[in-house]
Amino acid sequence: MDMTFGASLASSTWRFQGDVQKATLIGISNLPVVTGVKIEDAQGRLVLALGNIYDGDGKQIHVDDNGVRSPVATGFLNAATGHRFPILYRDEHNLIHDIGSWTVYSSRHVVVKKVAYGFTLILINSIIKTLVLWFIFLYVFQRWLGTPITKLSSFVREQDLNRLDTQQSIALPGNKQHELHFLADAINAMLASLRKHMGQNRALYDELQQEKESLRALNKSLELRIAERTHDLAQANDQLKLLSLTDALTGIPNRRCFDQNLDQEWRRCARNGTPLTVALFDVDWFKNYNDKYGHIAGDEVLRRVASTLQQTVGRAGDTVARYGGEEFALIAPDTDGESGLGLVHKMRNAIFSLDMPHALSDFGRITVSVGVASCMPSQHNGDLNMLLQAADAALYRAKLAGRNQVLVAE
Ligand SMILES: Nc1nc2c(ncn2[C@@H]2O[C@H](COP(=O)(O)OP(=O)(O)OP(=O)(O)O)[C@@H](O)[C@H]2O)c(=O)[nH]1
Repeated sequence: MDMTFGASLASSTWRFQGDVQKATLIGISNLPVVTGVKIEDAQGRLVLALGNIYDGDGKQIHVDDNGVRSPVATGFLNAATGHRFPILYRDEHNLIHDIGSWTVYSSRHVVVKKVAYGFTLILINSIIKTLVLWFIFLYVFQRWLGTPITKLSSFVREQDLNRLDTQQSIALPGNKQHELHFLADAINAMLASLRKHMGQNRALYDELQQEKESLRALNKSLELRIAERTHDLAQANDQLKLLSLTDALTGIPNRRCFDQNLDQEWRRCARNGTPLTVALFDVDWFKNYNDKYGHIAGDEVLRRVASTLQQTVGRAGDTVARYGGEEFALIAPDTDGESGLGLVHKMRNAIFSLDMPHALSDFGRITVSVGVASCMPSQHNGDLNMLLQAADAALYRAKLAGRNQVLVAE
């Protein structure tokens, strides 16, 4: 500033050219950073001023174009800071005269504005550079990475694991030196390996399906065989059960069946409050018969006696069983003594009517002696042996009384 304006100010001051001084001050104050300027003589008295300056008392004042002074409110930002230059005039004898000084002022406000302006310029500059770099980067990224990656990802997405046999592969444009080319090669290799293994898996799956079918067929035939065996077993079981409850010689229920039925009927009659009748039949002089006619003939007699007794009983619930040896028994549930006696008489008569010759019998034919016993099971507290013993005792008495007769228990 001193180099620009110093000479002009020195010359105009030396020559008392007030107009030049003022024009020079206006020129200085028009500079953007300048807020005020003043000229003082060699004794420090204010000669001329413009803008915001400090007067001789150190107070900040404003001097307008007409030289009118007014106070200025001071603050941190608009406090003026000045730089003082001496006014040195060199005359024609080359002597230097110190004829005063001039001071130029600026303020923090101007500095801040300047700095802010500078920062703004730097910021805009940086933004523009960044955007340009960003667009360049985006272009390069898109050209070299974005497009190939998109191509790779859509290729991978399009792959259908169930249709890998279409032999598709991916090829990226370029000289095949890029890492993405290696990735494409790796994807192609992976697909080839998947195709191979899928083919093997499919063959394995078909094989398994066939195995499954044959196992299913085998299972079915096994199930059929098991069902047949189960049916056969059930039949055999029924047969065994029947055999275990049937007398082998006569084909009627055996002693075990008799015991089971008697127990069952006893409890049922006890529950229902109905009477129960049992009778024991014994073939008369059967030892003699065997001795005379032989055991085979004896067996035949037993078979005929058994079937005759069974055919004579009236109800389906009645049981005729072989009690043992040449003894037979009757269980007649829901039957009182009188009815039971009538039934037993009928049975004895039926045997008598068979008229099977027995030379060693008093009656000349096969006869039976019978003991009958009846009771109300509900009144006998489960003691069915008592009923059998009573029938047996009656049978014994019938034998003693001459055989071929029916006696009722006492
Ligand atoms: N043929 C044949 N005889 C049998 C069978 N079971 C028992 N007996 C015979 O039946 C006979 C029964 O004889 P006993 O108990 O003395 O009685 P009984 O000769 O009929 O004389 P009473 O009963 O007093 O009239 C025996 O000789 C037995 O061997 C059989 O299954 N078949």
